Amino acid sequence: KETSDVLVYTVATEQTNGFDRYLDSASEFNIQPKVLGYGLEWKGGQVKSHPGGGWKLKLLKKALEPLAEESNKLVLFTDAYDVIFLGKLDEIVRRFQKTGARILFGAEPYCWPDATLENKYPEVAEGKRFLNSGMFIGYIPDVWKLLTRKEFDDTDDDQLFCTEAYLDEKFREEVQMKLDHKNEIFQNLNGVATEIEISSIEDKEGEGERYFIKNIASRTEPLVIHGNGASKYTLNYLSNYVPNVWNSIEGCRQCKKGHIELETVPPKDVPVVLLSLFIEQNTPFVEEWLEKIHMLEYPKDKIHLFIHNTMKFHVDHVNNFTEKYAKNYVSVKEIVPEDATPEWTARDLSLDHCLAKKCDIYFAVDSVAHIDNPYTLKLLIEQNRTVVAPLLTRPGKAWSNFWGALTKDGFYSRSNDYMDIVHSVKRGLWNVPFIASAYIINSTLLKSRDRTLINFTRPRLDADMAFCSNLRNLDVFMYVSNRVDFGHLINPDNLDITRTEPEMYQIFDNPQDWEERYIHAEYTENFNPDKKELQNDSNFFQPCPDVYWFPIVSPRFCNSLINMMEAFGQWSSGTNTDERLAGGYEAVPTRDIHMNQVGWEPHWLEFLQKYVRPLQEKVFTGYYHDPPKSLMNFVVRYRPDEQPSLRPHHDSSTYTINIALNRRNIDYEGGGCRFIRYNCSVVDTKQGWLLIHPGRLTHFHEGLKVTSGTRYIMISFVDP
Ligand SMILES: O=C(O)CCC(=O)C(=O)O
Ligand SMILES: [Fe+2]
Repeated sequence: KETSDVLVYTVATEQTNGFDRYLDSASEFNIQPKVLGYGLEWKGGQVKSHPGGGWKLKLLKKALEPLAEESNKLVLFTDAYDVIFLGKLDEIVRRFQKTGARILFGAEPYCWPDATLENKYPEVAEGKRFLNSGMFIGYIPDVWKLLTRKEFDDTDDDQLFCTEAYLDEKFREEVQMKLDHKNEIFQNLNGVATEIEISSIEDKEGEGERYFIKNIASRTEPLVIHGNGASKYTLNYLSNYVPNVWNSIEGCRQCKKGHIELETVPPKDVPVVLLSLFIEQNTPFVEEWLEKIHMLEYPKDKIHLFIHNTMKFHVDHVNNFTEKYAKNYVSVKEIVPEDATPEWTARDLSLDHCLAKKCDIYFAVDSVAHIDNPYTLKLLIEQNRTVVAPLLTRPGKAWSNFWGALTKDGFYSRSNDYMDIVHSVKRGLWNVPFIASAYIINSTLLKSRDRTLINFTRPRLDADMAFCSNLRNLDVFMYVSNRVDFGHLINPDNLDITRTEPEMYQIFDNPQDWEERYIHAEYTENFNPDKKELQNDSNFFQPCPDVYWFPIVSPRFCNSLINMMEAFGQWSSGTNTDERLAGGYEAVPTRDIHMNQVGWEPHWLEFLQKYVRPLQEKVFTGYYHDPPKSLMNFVVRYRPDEQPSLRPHHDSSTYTINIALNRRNIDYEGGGCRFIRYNCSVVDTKQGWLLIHPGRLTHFHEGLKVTSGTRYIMISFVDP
């Protein structure tokens, strides 16, 4: 049988993400469906949760009327929004003819919409027993008999209509009406998700794999699948892979579909963006977050800003940002903490604001979402999907801004490929049931759908969950993209804003951000074997024998540490009595504050282990002590009128580190550290640089006199 003798029909009244997907899958197999009802108002009733859909069959009936006598022709009818093709028409027909049926319907495990009909159904030894009317194939004259068997209304239930025909034994025999119990062709997914597997086969060249769908219960590979009822999310998941949507050689094939190039768009037509920033909780590293927003590669004269800040803690951060940059944007609307606008309201307002500003693109970014890749906005727009989020993860964690699957009640669940996506083992564009933290929305969605259905407000649901649930109800696809790295998520859980310099305490919770802010820009150069600026024939700066010198912390770190100490303010007396020490006695006292007095000792020890120890191992080879131990960790303050210098002494350490926290000749004059045995002084200390030297025996040393200003140093006696 020629495939031209098979007419493929579907019903779709409007363009939706699901309809696009249906058409894409059809074109993958050169199937050209005839679309019925397009542009018309749906007349089939409330099919989501209620019976209905008779209108579909009416449309089909009308289309088949002139063909009713064509006894050699077949008709394949399927729904559109929740159906995809997985195989060629030839193969569908071949399998159909093997069944001996003249009409073949897909089967499902539920007797719907009239459960009382269950006992009227013939028993089946294997497979699904009940009729589903979402997909069927048959000879036109027989299908015509089915459609004309009885009168029906637009809002009558199409599945009930077909079921009654099937349960009429005489009619069933007459037209050889059968069900595809074992999914030779049709796979209805509702209630059978656990029977479905995505399998992969080596492709012809053996260089990669292609995906296909297998029913492991019936041991078949169905050719048309239907995400009926709640199984639409299963279909969304499967359709990330099939039909040949993703494979390991070409990667994401669907990513190239509909893609646009902003480079080729004339400047006046560049999409207008509403960039909405949300600070709904106290969040570490908001300054960097805002800075990255500003670094986005996108014409600022096409961006309107909307800022919702609920936190007093962040008022200065936002003000600094707007004072510096607001003038570059088309407009800025700010909602401040005093407005007491709840998150739900603010997010709803931002969508309205987008429409008011005639935006083409809505881009929401929450304060935990660091957009590290400055091309993110541009790339997301070019991806040209209704809703798409950049994949963001907490570095090194499985925590991300999307869910791979849903539980029955709409909560978080993991998909089989969740970890592969989070770790970007697989890269692509993934249709998922939940996204948050950062995403773009094409404003055509806001304009074409009932705005009251697209919002963030639902009783007992947080804003993101309400929003995604609304989009799911509208069958709007939400994609998360990890085609490239876009950024990362901040962990805001343990931020203590009662601290001076709260972010200094974030070395455990947000180590990557901590490092970027507080570690010296040239720190990694310390480990570069090709580093040119050598000194004293050593690979490392050695200002005095066995005293090494490294850049380690940023000026920001130094200023923050000084700030922490001065805010605390309880400098020691500089006398021999020191009740902070076990013996209560200090032979060589300094004016200092210990790290444990400001609750920062665990953080300091982490810093020693992570950043100081590798340097120690480079210069004092063979000495290995991991983690380093240190009981004495403190900041020293020298002042001409307080304690200007420190008399010669040994430290109770294997090695000592001494970090200069401020600038000689700017913040103070004089000072430095003199190693007496070598008559060698390090006076031109550099802010953020660390001196590391042995503590005892050879390195008897003194602190030189500060003649003006205040000198701050950070000291640790490592491995006492
Ligand atoms: O002033 C200096 O750089 C030396 C400080 C010192 O040796 C110490 O605090 O033990
Ligand atoms: Fe010392």
